[in-house]
Amino acid sequence: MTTVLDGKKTADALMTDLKNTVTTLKAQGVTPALAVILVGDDPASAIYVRNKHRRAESLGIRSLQIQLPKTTTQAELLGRIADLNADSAIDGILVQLPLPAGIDEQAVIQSISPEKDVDGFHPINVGRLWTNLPGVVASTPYGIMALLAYYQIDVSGMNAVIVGRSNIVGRPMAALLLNHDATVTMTHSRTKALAEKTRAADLLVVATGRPEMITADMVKPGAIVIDVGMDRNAAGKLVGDVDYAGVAPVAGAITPVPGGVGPMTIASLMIQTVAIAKRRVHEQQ
Ligand SMILES: NC(=O)C1=CN([C@@H]2O[C@H](COP(=O)(O)OP(=O)(O)OC[C@H]3O[C@@H](n4cnc5c(N)ncnc54)[C@H](OP(=O)(O)O)[C@@H]3O)[C@@H](O)[C@H]2O)C=CC1
Ligand SMILES: Nc1nc(=O)c2c([nH]1)NC[C@@H]1CN(c3ccc(C(=O)N[C@@H](CCC(=O)O)C(=O)O)cc3)C=[N+]21
Repeated sequence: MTTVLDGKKTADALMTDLKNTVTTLKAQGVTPALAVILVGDDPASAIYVRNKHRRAESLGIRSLQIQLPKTTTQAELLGRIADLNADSAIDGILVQLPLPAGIDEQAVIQSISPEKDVDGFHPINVGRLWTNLPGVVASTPYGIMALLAYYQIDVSGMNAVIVGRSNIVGRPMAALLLNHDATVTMTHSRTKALAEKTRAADLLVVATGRPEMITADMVKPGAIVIDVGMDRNAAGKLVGDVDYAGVAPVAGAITPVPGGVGPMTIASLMIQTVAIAKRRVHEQQ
């Protein structure tokens, strides 16, 4: 029987605990606060930002949505970030990616105070992650580890294969799995004989943005399959990077899209925002 790794249910369970933590923090005079900056009007980004806002509100986290026009200059954006860096009531700052053309993504990421970089994209946090030091970790890979932990899946010693090497998913996923003692293989668009690599995976994590590219013949029977993709197929339907109908019968466990990795990403963002806010309690005393 294939286990469906239910990200929505898991995220809801984790959020019940987190809500209690937020209540305790508030009683100690600290209201966790997350600022999300969205530049432009990309419809998919707007949906994700709205989901984050809803989740924050339901937990009692203060959520600031800063919507800027697509004509915003890099200097203006850096100015807004500088204000949030200086505001001691703000714990987490997230700038939704992708940014409009003409804005240097790395310049923006590096302008966020590493302590408030709730995405874990700042090179300081990336360096901490690869050195296996404590720090903020990118929410999608963090959420995937939390989902595996919830289902009591121990990755130690597993052959983990990651398809995709982006800074927001593939690379931090590799670091986390390595930190948890998996044997990690990274693959990407230049990888030769991809199917041979994926078929060797005990744990397969796919983040390519290519609708349903992972087919049943690319998966080892019994493998754990994590589908990060949020794609539209030719019919306009939301699908993952994995052909779910074909792969699910072969896999030992699999995440659905929607309801898999997406809700865990948002939950992770909330968990790490609260973790940052916790530090303020000690600073106050
Ligand atoms: N659910 C969630 O929480 C999140 C979902 N996503 C979704 O995950 C997907 C990936 O996002 P992201 O990592 O930002 O994407 P990017 O476009 O930044 O990176 C895609 C990666 O996939 C690789 N790739 C592309 N095509 C192939 C192929 N045919 N075979 C092997 N590798 C390939 C690319 O290789 P190369 O480097 O060689 O170009 C690249 O490394 C998207 O669908 C996105 O919407 C993203 C973030 C969070
Ligand atoms: N700075 C930054 N940080 C990010 O973490 C970030 C980003 N930029 N840019 C885009 C990607 C994508 N991402 C998602 C978050 C939630 C869902 C999500 O909630 N998905 C739901 C429902 C989605 C739907 O129904 O459309 C699900 O899978 O069930 C998906 C994708 C975060 N990202």
